[in-house]
Amino acid sequence: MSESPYRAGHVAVLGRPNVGKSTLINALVGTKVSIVSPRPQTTRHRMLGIATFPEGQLVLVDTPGIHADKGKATASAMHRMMNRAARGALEGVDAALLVIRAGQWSDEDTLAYDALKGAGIPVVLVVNQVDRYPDKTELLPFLQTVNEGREFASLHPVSALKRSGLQPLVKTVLGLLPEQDALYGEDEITDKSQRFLAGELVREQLMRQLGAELPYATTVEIERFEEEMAKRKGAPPEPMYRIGAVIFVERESQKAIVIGKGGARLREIGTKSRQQMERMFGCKVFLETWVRVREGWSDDEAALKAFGYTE
Ligand SMILES: Nc1nc2c(ncn2[C@@H]2O[C@H](COP(=O)(O)OP(=O)(O)OP(=O)(O)O)[C@@H](O)[C@H]2O)c(=O)[nH]1
Repeated sequence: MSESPYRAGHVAVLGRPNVGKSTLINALVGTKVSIVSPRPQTTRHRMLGIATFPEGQLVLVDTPGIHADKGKATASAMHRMMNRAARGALEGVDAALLVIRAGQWSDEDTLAYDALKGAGIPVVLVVNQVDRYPDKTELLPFLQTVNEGREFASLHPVSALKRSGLQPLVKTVLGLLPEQDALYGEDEITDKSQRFLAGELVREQLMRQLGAELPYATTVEIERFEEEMAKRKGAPPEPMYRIGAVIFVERESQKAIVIGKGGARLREIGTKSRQQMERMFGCKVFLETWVRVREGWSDDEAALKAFGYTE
């Protein structure tokens, strides 16, 4: 029997908030996005994680701007940038995972599907959270409806949380990728990406804790990222990271939302972010967070570039 060739490529992960994309990515990558190299200068995509298997490698990427962003002023620099980024974001993407929650299909999913098909990208539909249906036959009518009139490369009911149905999904996606060597080394992680990841972890906590309340134009900048040796009495010095994160919002009112009553929310965001950083970096982290107002920054392309929203 001949061995199947190694395959590797970029796989976009799309889906509405809360459908379980992060859970799916973590399940595919294995450990919590521990193998990430954002390389912002060489790729148009924000890298979400790299899942490496004996048969191939999935480089999971984000496609900002492909998601429908409802009710926002289209004229702002943010949107011009996002739309340009959207076109760019699909370049070089070999396949896409459109993640939905079982039983829910929305207009935004239709938009995402249309954009992907328009760009000629094979779309794998990931129907997540099927563990919510003890009787799987109840799902059949829903699967038939979403499949009607659409051409998915494949349709996979999975539970990212319970890690079920993932093996066949990986097999399908690998089959859609070009035959080539791995694009990234398995343990590729640089200082630069650690700094980037620190910002992403704070952003993730903002999303989690604020949800729909999260001000649209929020960004996180890591102002400080230093390694030092922490000394404790009677113990050998241990490496630790001293990290300073600034959360930028557009208005004072938004600042109040992020900080919360008596600073409770910001403290919670800080604690959870620090715990995640310690897990990811494998050392103690001393994290300081600030919230600053930067009015109208979304209309200032130069500022956007400074924050890394470049193409
Ligand atoms: N029951 C069940 N819950 C799930 C599953 N996958 C994710 N969840 C839960 O759904 C919630 C949202 O999951 P996330 O992975 O954060 O979703 P997301 O799509 O990344 O969300 P955004 O970051 O807001 O886009 C969490 O509470 C998860 O634990 C699943 O397969 N089954």
